[in-house]
Amino acid sequence: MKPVNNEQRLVATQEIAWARREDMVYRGLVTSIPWMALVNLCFAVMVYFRNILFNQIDAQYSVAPQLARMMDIFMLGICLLSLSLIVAAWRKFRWLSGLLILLSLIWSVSCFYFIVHWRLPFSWPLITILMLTALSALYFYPRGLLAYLLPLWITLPLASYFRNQGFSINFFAVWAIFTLILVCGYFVLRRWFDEAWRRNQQNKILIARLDALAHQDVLTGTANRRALEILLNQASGQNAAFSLMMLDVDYFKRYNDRYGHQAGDECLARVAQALKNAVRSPDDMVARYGGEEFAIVLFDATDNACEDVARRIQQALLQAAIPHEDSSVSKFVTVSTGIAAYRAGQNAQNMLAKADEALYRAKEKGRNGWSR
Ligand SMILES: Nc1nc2c(ncn2[C@@H]2O[C@H](COP(=O)(O)OP(=O)(O)OP(=O)(O)O)[C@@H](O)[C@H]2O)c(=O)[nH]1
Repeated sequence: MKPVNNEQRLVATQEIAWARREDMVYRGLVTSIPWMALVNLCFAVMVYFRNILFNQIDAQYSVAPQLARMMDIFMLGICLLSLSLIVAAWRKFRWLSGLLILLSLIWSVSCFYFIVHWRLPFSWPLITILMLTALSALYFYPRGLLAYLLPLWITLPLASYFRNQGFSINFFAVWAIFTLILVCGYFVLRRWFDEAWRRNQQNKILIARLDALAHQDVLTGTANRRALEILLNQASGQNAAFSLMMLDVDYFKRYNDRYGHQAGDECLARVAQALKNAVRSPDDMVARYGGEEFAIVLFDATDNACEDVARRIQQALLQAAIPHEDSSVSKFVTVSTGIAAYRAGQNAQNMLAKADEALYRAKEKGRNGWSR
């Protein structure tokens, strides 16, 4: 079993910082697509109600009824596509680029008719506003941006060509300037996004460091009591198979009294190292429970396996040979260990109490040993 507290912390980290760049792009799209859809929708509604808003414009420009009907259908299509855009952004932008290109194609054909057949002067600003809107809503999503911009961008010279019955050098100069504005805008805006992403990465590292510090015991480098309790709560909540060992350094008060508090600290760090060496799986947790008390959580370990670990710890400490002249059980520093296996229905507090009772029995038996 994976250490569940780590997973929990990872989720918390992801809420603060995006794990992948796509997650940040997705967040950006969910925020900006509704606005882009609104702009498209508003313009489509304005074109649909053009005769009311612009004083019977179809009659003024002698628009053929079939063309007017086609335009109405196009505008309804744009309204539908605009609403679909919002849904697509929510659904993790599946088929978003497809919708964008479709939307842009309908606008392109419509604007082509506006310019070439109706000769409406405000078609040019309409196209440029649509393109600039797309730029500010999609600059961090190049595929979608290109899907929307390309048809409109090609429509501009095409419409000019058919409108003027030939190439106009003046128009191409304006078109080139507008293209330059778009390209520069894209790179400038994109820089902001990249910068935000870099900051996000730095935040993630910082959060991970702070998180490690908040769950680590400074003196011994093991997990601290808080991390232990989180893990025990999670593991018992999931009915995982695990055992808890509580370890207490024998006669540690005497150690401090004889060698001094500073040496006592060093002793605790060395004991912690011996404990870490004795557990094998990376999923097991060694924690400092408080003072000279440690705890070890072993996953999927039988009672015999726990006793093996206790034995390995005893041997590791014997090898470490930390002198303890005032101990009544050995010349070296030793520990007493209480072992408790998880039974269904128990919680973290029951487990700690059970392991503590077993530790008490180990001490009663004469220390430097273990009990279940
Ligand atoms: N150096 C040092 N000592 C600590 C630390 N935390 C607790 N202690 C000391 O550990 C000692 C624990 O004493 P007791 O609870 O009587 O336990 P003990 O002397 O080990 O006796 P038994 O557990 O019965 O073997 C106290 O003297 C505490 O001051 C620490 O971080 N550093």
